[in-house]
Amino acid sequence: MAASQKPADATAPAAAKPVVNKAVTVNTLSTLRGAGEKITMLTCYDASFASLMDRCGVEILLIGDSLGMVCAGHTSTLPVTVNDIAYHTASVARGARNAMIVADLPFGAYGTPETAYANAVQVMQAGAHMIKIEGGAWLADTIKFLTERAIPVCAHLGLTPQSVHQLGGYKVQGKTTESAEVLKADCLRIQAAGASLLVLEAIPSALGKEITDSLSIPTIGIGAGPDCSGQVLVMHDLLGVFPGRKARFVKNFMDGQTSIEAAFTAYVSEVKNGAFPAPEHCF
Ligand SMILES: Nc1nc(=O)c2c([nH]1)NC[C@@H]1CN(c3ccc(C(=O)N[C@@H](CCC(=O)O)C(=O)O)cc3)CN21
Ligand SMILES: CC(C)C(=O)C(=O)O
Ligand SMILES: [Mg+2]
Repeated sequence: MAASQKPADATAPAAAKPVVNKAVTVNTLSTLRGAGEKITMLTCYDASFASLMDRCGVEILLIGDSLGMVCAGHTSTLPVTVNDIAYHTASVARGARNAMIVADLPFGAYGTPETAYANAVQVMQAGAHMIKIEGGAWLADTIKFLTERAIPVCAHLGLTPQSVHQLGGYKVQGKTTESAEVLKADCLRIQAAGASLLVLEAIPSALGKEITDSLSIPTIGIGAGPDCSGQVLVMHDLLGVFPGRKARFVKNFMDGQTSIEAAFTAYVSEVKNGAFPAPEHCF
């Protein structure tokens, strides 16, 4: 039994047949990408939802800094601290069985390789298997520093919400030839630096495909088109409980379902069979 696996929960609903039946690792993700099977990722912030998502076959649980908005009610992700992420990561880790656990390093937590390392160690010790950081070429040294020290890295490019005040809002990125070229170069750079995974947010679908085709590591899209290696959504958006304005890439999977478990299962099957994202969710 792999180190991250736990004994079965005797109180778990019997109906939920696990899709993933062993611990998801970086190797699993490469295998899925290689086989052309779409990777499923959802944000998750507590043990109960972690257990349910895991039983529904979600391969990656992301402790997103979006928790500052959906859990804490802030208007951006900037107030989130490393302690907040570590607390929620520990909760998710206690609930998950097979899923890979990825945690965001929040705003201000990775300005230098050394601070990134200290903060990444804290969230890895809380139970993460990989950390995620927002940025491209400027992070190359940090990604190399972390991966040399046994910390797998997911990069996040396109719309990077921690840069909201620099971007001037939550806007689609890579729409001009020039910005698309910079983004493509950033993606190659973070892969060369050692990133294992890449989240692409709010970019044109054609660019999402071009980037995915140019890389060997899996890409996970959120508003980045259907041709990424996988998809991610914020769980509150999937369940239709986030009160804010809905981004174009959001789909309420509770529509037509009578349980949260059924909504997670519908998300997994629609990502796997390519029904989600549909053109109306894409840029
Ligand atoms: N509930 C929730 N869902 C998220 O996806 C999310 C968060 N919170 N918090 C952190 C960031 C913020 N995100 C956002 C927020 C809004 C848009 C949005 O409304 N985008 C416009 C694009 C407009 C344009 O440039 O054309 C859209 O219409 O989708 C996108 C990403 C993604 N993340
Ligand atoms: C939207 C996802 C990718 C994220 O970074 C978050 O939830 O914080
Ligand atoms: Mg985030």
